[in-house]
Amino acid sequence: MTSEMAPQNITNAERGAEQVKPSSQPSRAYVTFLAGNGDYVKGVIGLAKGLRKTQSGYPLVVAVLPDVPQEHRRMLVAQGCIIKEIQPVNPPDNQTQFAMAYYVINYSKLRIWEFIEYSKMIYLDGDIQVYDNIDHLFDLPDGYLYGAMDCFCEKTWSHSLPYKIGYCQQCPDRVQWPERLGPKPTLYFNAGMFIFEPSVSTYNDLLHTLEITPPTPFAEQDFLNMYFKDVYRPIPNVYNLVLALLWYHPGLMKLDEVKVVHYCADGSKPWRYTGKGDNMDREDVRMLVKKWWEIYDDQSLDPQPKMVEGKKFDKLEEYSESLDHPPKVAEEDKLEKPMAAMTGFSYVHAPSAA
Ligand SMILES: O=c1ccn([C@@H]2O[C@H](COP(=O)(O)OP(=O)(O)O)[C@@H](O)[C@H]2O)c(=O)[nH]1
Ligand SMILES: OC[C@H]1O[C@H](O[C@@H]2[C@@H](O)[C@H](O)[C@@H](O)[C@H](O)[C@@H]2O)[C@H](O)[C@@H](O)[C@H]1O
Repeated sequence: MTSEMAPQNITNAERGAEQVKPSSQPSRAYVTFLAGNGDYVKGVIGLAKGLRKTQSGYPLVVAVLPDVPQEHRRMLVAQGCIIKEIQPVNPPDNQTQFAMAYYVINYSKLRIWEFIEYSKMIYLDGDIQVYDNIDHLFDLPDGYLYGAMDCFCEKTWSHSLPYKIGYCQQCPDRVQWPERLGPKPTLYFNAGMFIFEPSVSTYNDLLHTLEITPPTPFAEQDFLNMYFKDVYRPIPNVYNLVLALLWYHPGLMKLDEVKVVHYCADGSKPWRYTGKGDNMDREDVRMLVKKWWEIYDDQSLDPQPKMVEGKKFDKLEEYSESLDHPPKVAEEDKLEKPMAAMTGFSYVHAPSAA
Protein backbone atom coordinates (compact mmCIF):
# COMPACT_ATOMS: atom_id res chain seq x y z
CA MET A 1 0.00 0.00 0.00
CA THR A 2 1.57 3.31 -0.96
CA SER A 3 2.00 5.86 1.81
CA GLU A 4 -0.41 8.44 0.38
CA MET A 5 -3.25 5.94 0.21
CA ALA A 6 -5.84 6.06 2.94
CA PRO A 7 -6.15 2.44 4.26
CA GLN A 8 -9.91 2.33 3.72
CA ASN A 9 -9.48 2.71 -0.04
CA ILE A 10 -7.15 -0.22 -0.67
CA THR A 11 -8.18 -2.30 -3.63
CA ASN A 12 -8.51 -6.05 -3.80
CA ALA A 13 -5.34 -6.03 -5.90
CA GLU A 14 -3.46 -4.33 -3.00
CA ARG A 15 -5.24 -6.68 -0.59
CA GLY A 16 -3.78 -9.51 -2.64
CA ALA A 17 -7.25 -11.02 -2.96
CA GLU A 18 -7.77 -13.63 -5.62
CA GLN A 19 -8.71 -11.61 -8.72
CA VAL A 20 -11.98 -12.65 -10.32
CA LYS A 21 -10.91 -13.89 -13.73
CA PRO A 22 -13.05 -12.32 -16.47
CA SER A 23 -15.21 -15.03 -18.00
CA SER A 24 -14.26 -16.18 -21.47
CA GLN A 25 -17.70 -15.03 -22.63
CA PRO A 26 -18.02 -11.22 -22.61
CA SER A 27 -20.99 -10.59 -20.34
CA ARG A 28 -23.03 -7.49 -19.75
CA ALA A 29 -25.21 -6.18 -16.96
CA TYR A 30 -26.94 -3.09 -15.65
CA VAL A 31 -25.59 -1.93 -12.32
CA THR A 32 -26.87 0.42 -9.64
CA PHE A 33 -25.67 1.48 -6.21
CA LEU A 34 -27.48 1.26 -2.88
CA ALA A 35 -26.39 2.76 0.45
CA GLY A 36 -28.10 3.07 3.83
CA ASN A 37 -31.29 1.65 5.32
CA GLY A 38 -33.56 4.34 3.92
CA ASP A 39 -36.06 4.38 1.07
CA TYR A 40 -33.74 4.31 -1.94
CA VAL A 41 -34.35 0.55 -1.97
CA LYS A 42 -37.77 1.43 -3.46
CA GLY A 43 -35.99 3.17 -6.30
CA VAL A 44 -33.91 0.07 -7.00
CA ILE A 45 -36.98 -2.21 -6.86
CA GLY A 46 -38.71 0.12 -9.32
CA LEU A 47 -35.65 0.06 -11.57
CA ALA A 48 -35.52 -3.77 -11.50
CA LYS A 49 -39.20 -3.89 -12.50
CA GLY A 50 -38.76 -1.25 -15.19
CA LEU A 51 -35.91 -3.19 -16.80
CA ARG A 52 -38.12 -6.31 -16.69
CA LYS A 53 -41.06 -4.43 -18.22
CA THR A 54 -38.86 -3.24 -21.10
CA GLN A 55 -37.70 -6.84 -21.56
CA SER A 56 -34.04 -6.12 -21.04
CA GLY A 57 -31.85 -9.14 -21.80
CA TYR A 58 -29.40 -8.36 -19.02
CA PRO A 59 -29.49 -8.67 -15.23
CA LEU A 60 -29.39 -5.83 -12.72
CA VAL A 61 -26.42 -5.90 -10.35
CA VAL A 62 -26.81 -3.91 -7.12
CA ALA A 63 -23.57 -2.73 -5.49
CA VAL A 64 -24.53 -2.55 -1.80
CA LEU A 65 -22.67 -0.89 1.06
CA PRO A 66 -22.47 -2.81 4.37
CA ASP A 67 -25.19 -0.57 5.90
CA VAL A 68 -27.90 -1.94 3.59
CA PRO A 69 -30.08 -4.14 5.83
CA GLN A 70 -30.67 -7.83 5.20
CA GLU A 71 -34.38 -7.23 4.56
CA HIS A 72 -33.59 -4.82 1.74
CA ARG A 73 -31.11 -7.29 0.25
CA ARG A 74 -33.74 -10.01 0.44
CA MET A 75 -36.28 -7.84 -1.37
CA LEU A 76 -33.77 -7.13 -4.13
CA VAL A 77 -32.83 -10.80 -4.50
CA ALA A 78 -36.55 -11.57 -4.72
CA GLN A 79 -36.69 -9.03 -7.58
CA GLY A 80 -34.04 -11.01 -9.44
CA CYS A 81 -31.17 -8.62 -8.64
CA ILE A 82 -27.57 -9.79 -8.25
CA ILE A 83 -26.23 -8.41 -4.97
CA LYS A 84 -22.55 -7.48 -4.84
CA GLU A 85 -21.03 -6.21 -1.60
CA ILE A 86 -18.78 -3.18 -1.83
CA GLN A 87 -16.82 -1.26 0.75
CA PRO A 88 -17.17 2.54 1.06
CA VAL A 89 -14.76 4.76 -0.83
CA ASN A 90 -13.88 7.95 1.02
CA PRO A 91 -12.31 10.96 -0.67
CA PRO A 92 -9.33 12.58 1.00
CA ASP A 93 -10.25 14.71 4.02
CA ASN A 94 -11.07 18.16 2.78
CA GLN A 95 -13.14 21.15 3.82
CA THR A 96 -15.08 21.18 0.56
CA GLN A 97 -18.80 21.86 0.71
CA PHE A 98 -20.53 19.16 -1.36
CA ALA A 99 -23.60 20.40 -3.27
CA MET A 100 -25.49 17.93 -1.03
CA ALA A 101 -23.75 16.74 2.17
CA TYR A 102 -24.65 13.11 1.50
CA TYR A 103 -22.85 13.16 -1.88
CA VAL A 104 -19.76 11.94 -0.02
CA ILE A 105 -21.20 8.40 -0.09
CA ASN A 106 -21.46 8.53 -3.87
CA TYR A 107 -17.69 8.05 -4.23
CA SER A 108 -18.41 4.39 -3.38
CA LYS A 109 -19.86 4.08 -6.92
CA LEU A 110 -16.24 3.82 -8.08
CA ARG A 111 -16.15 0.21 -6.81
CA ILE A 112 -18.19 -0.91 -9.86
CA TRP A 113 -15.07 -0.69 -12.03
CA GLU A 114 -13.90 -3.79 -10.15
CA PHE A 115 -16.80 -5.91 -11.48
CA ILE A 116 -14.59 -7.45 -14.15
CA GLU A 117 -16.78 -10.53 -14.56
CA TYR A 118 -18.71 -8.14 -16.84
CA SER A 119 -17.16 -6.81 -20.04
CA LYS A 120 -19.56 -3.85 -20.28
CA MET A 121 -22.02 -2.33 -17.84
CA ILE A 122 -24.63 0.39 -17.87
CA TYR A 123 -24.72 2.25 -14.54
CA LEU A 124 -28.10 3.64 -13.47
CA ASP A 125 -28.79 5.58 -10.27
CA GLY A 126 -31.50 4.17 -8.02
CA ASP A 127 -33.66 7.23 -8.78
CA ILE A 128 -33.74 6.42 -12.49
CA GLN A 129 -36.49 4.58 -14.38
CA VAL A 130 -36.16 2.94 -17.81
CA TYR A 131 -39.31 3.22 -19.97
CA ASP A 132 -37.96 1.84 -23.25
CA ASN A 133 -35.51 -0.96 -23.93
CA ILE A 134 -31.99 0.49 -24.06
CA ASP A 135 -30.02 -2.77 -24.42
CA HIS A 136 -28.64 -1.48 -27.76
CA LEU A 137 -26.38 0.89 -25.79
CA PHE A 138 -24.22 -2.11 -24.86
CA ASP A 139 -23.22 -2.28 -28.55
CA LEU A 140 -21.63 1.19 -28.56
CA PRO A 141 -17.91 0.93 -29.48
CA ASP A 142 -15.56 -0.08 -26.65
CA GLY A 143 -12.89 2.24 -25.30
CA TYR A 144 -15.12 5.17 -24.35
CA LEU A 145 -17.35 6.26 -21.49
CA TYR A 146 -20.82 7.29 -22.66
CA GLY A 147 -23.31 9.44 -20.79
CA ALA A 148 -25.84 12.20 -21.32
CA MET A 149 -24.87 15.80 -20.66
CA ASP A 150 -25.89 17.40 -17.40
CA CYS A 151 -27.53 20.81 -16.98
CA PHE A 152 -25.85 23.67 -15.09
CA CYS A 153 -29.02 25.71 -14.49
CA GLU A 154 -30.25 24.16 -11.21
CA LYS A 155 -29.57 26.00 -7.94
CA THR A 156 -27.33 23.05 -6.99
CA TRP A 157 -24.84 24.57 -9.48
CA SER A 158 -24.92 28.07 -7.91
CA HIS A 159 -21.34 27.58 -6.66
CA SER A 160 -20.10 27.23 -10.24
CA LEU A 161 -18.83 29.79 -12.78
CA PRO A 162 -21.17 28.56 -15.58
CA TYR A 163 -24.17 29.11 -13.30
CA LYS A 164 -22.92 32.56 -12.26
CA ILE A 165 -22.66 33.75 -15.86
CA GLY A 166 -25.77 31.86 -17.04
CA TYR A 167 -23.83 29.46 -19.31
CA CYS A 168 -25.14 25.93 -19.88
CA GLN A 169 -23.68 23.28 -22.21
CA GLN A 170 -27.25 22.31 -23.16
CA CYS A 171 -27.63 25.66 -24.99
CA PRO A 172 -24.10 27.13 -25.48
CA ASP A 173 -25.44 29.99 -27.65
CA ARG A 174 -27.93 31.34 -25.08
CA VAL A 175 -25.05 32.89 -23.10
CA GLN A 176 -21.78 32.44 -24.95
CA TRP A 177 -18.71 31.44 -22.93
CA PRO A 178 -16.62 34.65 -22.66
CA GLU A 179 -13.13 34.28 -24.13
CA ARG A 180 -11.71 36.21 -21.16
CA LEU A 181 -12.56 33.17 -19.02
CA GLY A 182 -10.36 30.94 -21.15
CA PRO A 183 -11.49 27.77 -22.98
CA LYS A 184 -15.14 26.67 -22.78
CA PRO A 185 -15.68 23.91 -20.16
CA THR A 186 -15.29 20.40 -21.62
CA LEU A 187 -18.56 18.47 -22.07
CA TYR A 188 -19.79 17.20 -18.69
CA PHE A 189 -21.97 14.12 -18.16
CA ASN A 190 -24.52 13.44 -15.46
CA ALA A 191 -23.13 10.53 -13.42
CA GLY A 192 -26.57 9.07 -12.77
CA MET A 193 -26.29 7.05 -15.99
CA PHE A 194 -23.21 5.98 -17.96
CA ILE A 195 -21.88 3.10 -20.06
CA PHE A 196 -18.45 1.82 -19.08
CA GLU A 197 -16.09 -1.18 -19.16
CA PRO A 198 -14.96 -2.61 -15.79
CA SER A 199 -11.20 -3.00 -15.55
CA VAL A 200 -8.84 -3.67 -12.64
CA SER A 201 -6.19 -1.32 -13.99
CA THR A 202 -8.70 1.52 -14.43
CA TYR A 203 -10.18 0.74 -11.00
CA ASN A 204 -6.78 0.87 -9.28
CA ASP A 205 -5.86 4.07 -11.10
CA LEU A 206 -9.22 5.65 -10.22
CA LEU A 207 -8.64 5.03 -6.51
CA HIS A 208 -5.01 6.17 -6.62
CA THR A 209 -6.00 9.33 -8.52
CA LEU A 210 -8.83 9.97 -6.05
CA GLU A 211 -6.38 9.96 -3.14
CA ILE A 212 -4.54 12.93 -4.66
CA THR A 213 -7.57 14.84 -6.01
CA PRO A 214 -9.20 17.43 -3.72
CA PRO A 215 -12.98 16.78 -3.53
CA THR A 216 -15.34 19.23 -5.27
CA PRO A 217 -19.08 20.04 -4.88
CA PHE A 218 -20.38 17.29 -7.17
CA ALA A 219 -18.18 14.68 -5.57
CA GLU A 220 -17.67 11.56 -7.71
CA GLN A 221 -19.54 13.12 -10.63
CA ASP A 222 -16.92 15.89 -10.89
CA PHE A 223 -14.16 13.34 -10.35
CA LEU A 224 -15.41 10.95 -13.07
CA ASN A 225 -15.78 13.87 -15.54
CA MET A 226 -12.22 14.96 -14.85
CA TYR A 227 -10.85 11.41 -15.05
CA PHE A 228 -12.65 10.39 -18.28
CA LYS A 229 -12.69 13.79 -20.01
CA ASP A 230 -10.66 12.54 -23.02
CA VAL A 231 -12.78 9.42 -23.62
CA TYR A 232 -16.23 10.77 -22.69
CA ARG A 233 -18.69 10.62 -25.59
CA PRO A 234 -22.12 12.29 -25.15
CA ILE A 235 -25.33 10.39 -25.88
CA PRO A 236 -28.74 12.08 -26.24
CA ASN A 237 -30.62 13.08 -23.09
CA VAL A 238 -33.48 10.75 -24.09
CA TYR A 239 -31.22 8.21 -22.31
CA ASN A 240 -31.06 10.33 -19.16
CA LEU A 241 -33.71 13.00 -18.80
CA VAL A 242 -32.29 15.00 -15.91
CA LEU A 243 -35.66 16.45 -14.84
CA ALA A 244 -34.41 20.05 -14.71
CA LEU A 245 -34.15 19.92 -18.53
CA LEU A 246 -37.97 20.09 -18.62
CA TRP A 247 -38.02 23.63 -17.28
CA TYR A 248 -34.61 25.03 -18.18
CA HIS A 249 -34.46 23.59 -21.74
CA PRO A 250 -38.10 22.86 -22.66
CA GLY A 251 -37.45 22.54 -26.41
CA LEU A 252 -34.67 19.96 -26.03
CA MET A 253 -36.81 16.90 -26.66
CA LYS A 254 -40.38 15.58 -26.84
CA LEU A 255 -41.45 13.76 -23.68
CA ASP A 256 -42.73 10.80 -25.73
CA GLU A 257 -39.21 10.27 -27.09
CA VAL A 258 -37.68 9.93 -23.61
CA LYS A 259 -36.44 6.42 -22.76
CA VAL A 260 -34.87 7.01 -19.34
CA VAL A 261 -36.06 9.46 -16.67
CA HIS A 262 -33.76 10.59 -13.87
CA TYR A 263 -35.77 11.79 -10.85
CA CYS A 264 -32.91 13.88 -9.47
CA ALA A 265 -34.55 17.29 -9.10
CA ASP A 266 -35.19 18.22 -5.48
CA GLY A 267 -38.58 16.83 -4.42
CA SER A 268 -38.98 14.55 -7.44
CA LYS A 269 -38.09 11.15 -5.93
CA PRO A 270 -41.34 9.31 -6.78
CA TRP A 271 -41.41 7.28 -3.56
CA ARG A 272 -41.25 10.52 -1.51
CA TYR A 273 -43.14 12.79 -3.94
CA THR A 274 -45.55 15.26 -2.32
CA GLY A 275 -45.91 17.75 -5.18
CA LYS A 276 -44.23 20.40 -3.03
CA GLY A 277 -41.01 22.13 -4.10
CA ASP A 278 -39.88 24.15 -7.11
CA ASN A 279 -41.49 22.83 -10.33
CA MET A 280 -42.91 19.79 -8.55
CA ASP A 281 -46.52 20.74 -9.32
CA ARG A 282 -45.89 20.72 -13.08
CA GLU A 283 -48.20 18.45 -15.08
CA ASP A 284 -45.28 16.65 -16.76
CA VAL A 285 -43.59 15.95 -13.42
CA ARG A 286 -46.86 14.60 -11.97
CA MET A 287 -47.30 12.39 -15.04
CA LEU A 288 -43.72 11.03 -14.80
CA VAL A 289 -44.11 10.29 -11.08
CA LYS A 290 -47.42 8.49 -11.82
CA LYS A 291 -45.67 6.44 -14.53
CA TRP A 292 -43.02 5.41 -12.04
CA TRP A 293 -45.67 4.25 -9.52
CA GLU A 294 -47.55 2.29 -12.21
CA ILE A 295 -44.45 0.14 -12.66
CA TYR A 296 -43.59 -0.07 -8.95
CA ASP A 297 -47.14 -1.17 -8.07
CA ASP A 298 -47.49 -3.61 -10.98
CA GLN A 299 -47.35 -7.02 -9.29
CA SER A 300 -47.34 -8.75 -12.67
CA LEU A 301 -43.78 -7.41 -13.00
CA ASP A 302 -42.64 -9.18 -9.82
CA PRO A 303 -40.82 -12.46 -10.48
CA GLN A 304 -43.64 -14.94 -10.09
CA PRO A 305 -42.50 -17.60 -7.59
CA LYS A 306 -43.52 -21.03 -8.82
CA MET A 307 -45.67 -23.22 -6.66
CA VAL A 308 -43.52 -24.73 -3.96
CA GLU A 309 -45.11 -27.54 -1.96
CA GLY A 310 -48.46 -26.28 -3.29
CA LYS A 311 -47.95 -22.85 -1.67
CA LYS A 312 -48.19 -19.71 -3.84
CA PHE A 313 -46.95 -16.59 -2.16
CA ASP A 314 -49.62 -13.88 -2.55
CA LYS A 315 -47.39 -10.99 -1.58
CA LEU A 316 -43.80 -10.36 -2.49
CA GLU A 317 -43.02 -9.57 1.15
CA GLU A 318 -44.33 -12.99 2.25
CA TYR A 319 -42.20 -14.59 -0.41
CA SER A 320 -39.09 -12.67 0.47
CA GLU A 321 -39.71 -13.48 4.17
CA SER A 322 -39.63 -17.11 3.18
CA LEU A 323 -36.09 -16.73 1.94
CA ASP A 324 -34.79 -16.99 5.50
CA HIS A 325 -36.30 -20.45 5.71
CA PRO A 326 -36.22 -21.53 2.09
CA PRO A 327 -39.00 -24.08 1.71
CA LYS A 328 -38.09 -27.65 0.91
CA VAL A 329 -37.91 -27.78 -2.86
CA ALA A 330 -39.74 -30.67 -4.47
CA GLU A 331 -37.21 -33.43 -5.22
CA GLU A 332 -37.49 -33.08 -8.99
CA ASP A 333 -36.90 -29.34 -8.65
CA LYS A 334 -33.92 -29.71 -6.36
CA LEU A 335 -31.20 -27.57 -7.87
CA GLU A 336 -28.04 -26.42 -6.25
CA LYS A 337 -29.85 -23.10 -5.74
CA PRO A 338 -33.49 -23.73 -4.73
CA MET A 339 -34.31 -20.09 -5.54
CA ALA A 340 -33.57 -20.71 -9.20
CA ALA A 341 -36.16 -23.50 -9.08
CA MET A 342 -38.71 -21.02 -7.73
CA THR A 343 -38.19 -17.95 -9.81
CA GLY A 344 -36.20 -18.95 -12.85
CA PHE A 345 -33.60 -16.39 -11.82
CA SER A 346 -30.12 -17.50 -10.94
CA TYR A 347 -29.00 -15.59 -7.89
CA VAL A 348 -25.71 -14.81 -6.34
CA HIS A 349 -26.79 -15.52 -2.76
CA ALA A 350 -26.43 -12.40 -0.61
CA PRO A 351 -23.88 -13.26 2.08
CA SER A 352 -25.24 -13.01 5.61
CA ALA A 353 -25.41 -9.49 6.98
CA ALA A 354 -22.89 -10.40 9.65
O1 LIG B 1 -29.04 7.53 0.84
C1 LIG B 1 -28.72 7.24 -0.32
C2 LIG B 1 -28.31 8.23 -1.27
C3 LIG B 1 -27.96 7.83 -2.54
N1 LIG B 1 -28.00 6.50 -2.86
C4 LIG B 1 -27.59 6.04 -4.18
O2 LIG B 1 -26.79 7.03 -4.82
C5 LIG B 1 -27.46 7.48 -6.01
C6 LIG B 1 -27.17 8.96 -6.23
O3 LIG B 1 -27.77 9.73 -5.20
P1 LIG B 1 -28.99 10.71 -5.59
O4 LIG B 1 -29.95 9.93 -6.47
O5 LIG B 1 -29.54 11.30 -4.38
O6 LIG B 1 -28.29 11.78 -6.50
P2 LIG B 1 -29.06 12.74 -7.50
O7 LIG B 1 -28.92 12.12 -8.86
O8 LIG B 1 -30.49 12.83 -7.07
O9 LIG B 1 -28.30 13.98 -7.30
C7 LIG B 1 -28.93 7.18 -5.73
O10 LIG B 1 -29.70 7.18 -6.89
C8 LIG B 1 -28.82 5.82 -5.08
O11 LIG B 1 -28.55 4.84 -6.06
C9 LIG B 1 -28.40 5.53 -1.93
O12 LIG B 1 -28.46 4.36 -2.26
N2 LIG B 1 -28.75 5.93 -0.68
O1 LIG C 1 -22.74 12.87 -6.17
C1 LIG C 1 -23.03 13.82 -7.16
C2 LIG C 1 -24.34 13.49 -7.85
O2 LIG C 1 -24.38 14.28 -9.02
C3 LIG C 1 -25.48 14.09 -9.89
O3 LIG C 1 -26.64 14.65 -9.34
C4 LIG C 1 -26.83 16.03 -9.46
C5 LIG C 1 -26.55 16.53 -10.84
O4 LIG C 1 -27.38 15.82 -11.73
C6 LIG C 1 -26.86 18.01 -10.94
O5 LIG C 1 -26.66 18.44 -12.26
C7 LIG C 1 -28.29 18.29 -10.59
O6 LIG C 1 -28.52 19.68 -10.63
C8 LIG C 1 -28.57 17.79 -9.23
O7 LIG C 1 -29.96 17.98 -8.95
C9 LIG C 1 -28.27 16.32 -9.13
O8 LIG C 1 -28.51 15.93 -7.81
C10 LIG C 1 -25.75 12.62 -10.19
O9 LIG C 1 -27.06 12.50 -10.76
C11 LIG C 1 -25.70 11.76 -8.94
O10 LIG C 1 -25.74 10.38 -9.33
C12 LIG C 1 -24.41 12.01 -8.19
O11 LIG C 1 -23.35 11.64 -9.03
